[in-house]
Amino acid sequence: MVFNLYFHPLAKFPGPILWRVSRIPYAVSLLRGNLVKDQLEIHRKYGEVVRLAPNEISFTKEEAWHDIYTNRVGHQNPTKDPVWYKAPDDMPANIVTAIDPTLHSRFRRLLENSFTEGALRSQMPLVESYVDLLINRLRGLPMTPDNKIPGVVVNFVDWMSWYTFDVIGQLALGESFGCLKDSKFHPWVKTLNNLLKGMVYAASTRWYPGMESLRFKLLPKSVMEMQRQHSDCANEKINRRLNLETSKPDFVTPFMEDNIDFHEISLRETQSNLAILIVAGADATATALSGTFLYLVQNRNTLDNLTSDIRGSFPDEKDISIVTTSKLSYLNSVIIEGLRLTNPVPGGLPRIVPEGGDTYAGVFVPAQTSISVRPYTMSRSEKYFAEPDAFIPERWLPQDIRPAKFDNDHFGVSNPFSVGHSNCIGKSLALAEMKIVMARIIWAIDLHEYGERLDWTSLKTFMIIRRSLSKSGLLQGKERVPMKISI
Ligand code: HEM
Repeated sequence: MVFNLYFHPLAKFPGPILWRVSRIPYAVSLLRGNLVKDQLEIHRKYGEVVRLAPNEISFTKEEAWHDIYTNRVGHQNPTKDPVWYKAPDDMPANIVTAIDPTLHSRFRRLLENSFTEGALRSQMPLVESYVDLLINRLRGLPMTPDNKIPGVVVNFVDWMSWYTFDVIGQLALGESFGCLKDSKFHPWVKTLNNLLKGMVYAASTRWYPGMESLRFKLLPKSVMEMQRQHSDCANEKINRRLNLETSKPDFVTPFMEDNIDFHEISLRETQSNLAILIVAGADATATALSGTFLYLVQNRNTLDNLTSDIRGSFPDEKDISIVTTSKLSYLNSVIIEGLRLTNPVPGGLPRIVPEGGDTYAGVFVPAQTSISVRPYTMSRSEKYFAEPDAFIPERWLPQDIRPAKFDNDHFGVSNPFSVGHSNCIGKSLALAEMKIVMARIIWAIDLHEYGERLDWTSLKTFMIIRRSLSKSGLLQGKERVPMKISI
């Protein structure tokens, strides 16, 4: 402890004493789901570069995005922190968990074929078909008795998850999970939520040598069995898709074009990479959609403006498509503002400083230190955004129509898809999925907040945000379907 406080190479960095001497306060905060809020408080108190654990430095300086995550001439890139990036034990590495840069580029180069503009164009009809299904299912729901407005009560977050999991399931595995059709979660999707939480527990044991193997010994057999069934189910679906001799417009066709007979990436690596696309893609998009809808119903004027813009732009529902919604600048601003406040990956993307140490945002950091920027803290900082906690899409409008008070906002600080060589490969797809589903829902359905008001910032955050969302409401009107939401 004395060493960590006074003689450690990071001793000069400020931070709370207990966090500087031991990893325990950090781990406890993480396991309680409070880490992003604690990071925010610590940065507010100790400044823009703080020590959050004996070997971890946290940045909220804008330049740190560039310095940590992009290629810099004359610098070695920091690598992903192995505490956080580790494939489940029965799986080989994939694009997300690969720490070795050569392996990562090999996966990324092949997967990029599935996310080109052309690939996205060919995937659009499939995405749109699930939006049709979603709207039809919502419209067909039986009315729930209600004292004030007739309508239907639904859990809106479930519906957003069913939509994104069905879409990504179809694209990555060749078949949807049937969530929208059956109005319920497929067991695979349910298990995934438990596994994600399990990954946080697993990460927290890696800070202590010996703890990880102890964890395996202590883990109930039922949990191990659940993990095995989860991988088996994904692999079975992937194998079925790989055996189909079709050129379906999904992720698999372009990916396999350069990987005939698995000469670039083995079958097991292919399975691992396709399965991670579901984990990486579906939950994040559902979180961003749920959060943005929540802010919309809690900001009536914004929702009304967006509704008249969408309904005014499309007299006929059939004209709403991924291509036509890409031109709606107000919808675009709503989505970017939603992502700023409900960023599904809010806690940071840890990297390890290479041999010899390096300078990030003007600060020298010794080798082997874990470093990150903190998206949640930065997005809610008055230094970077006027009224940082308020949902105001107008701040993202072009300068000539943007209210002057947002002229000094630092727009480059909000990077929900990260930046650089490991940024989100599915960014364009995620934005397309969000635009089309939001436009179609808002065109067809009147949305209202329902039940007790929920504060998004009160949700627990593990690696991802935990949306333990209670009942929500959908109320059916005469021509349109008014929706009440309680998340
Ligand atoms: C709103 C939705 C989404 C958000 C906010 C988001 C955010 C992110 C972020 C922050 C990263 C960087 C992770 C890191 O460095 O550890 C990332 C990486 C990644 N995302 Fe997304 N994502 C979204 C949707 C998607 C979708 C739809 C897909 C694909 C189906 C996807 C696939 C990936 C993959 C494969 C990576 C790893 C890229 C690499 O390491 O080269 N994401 N995403």
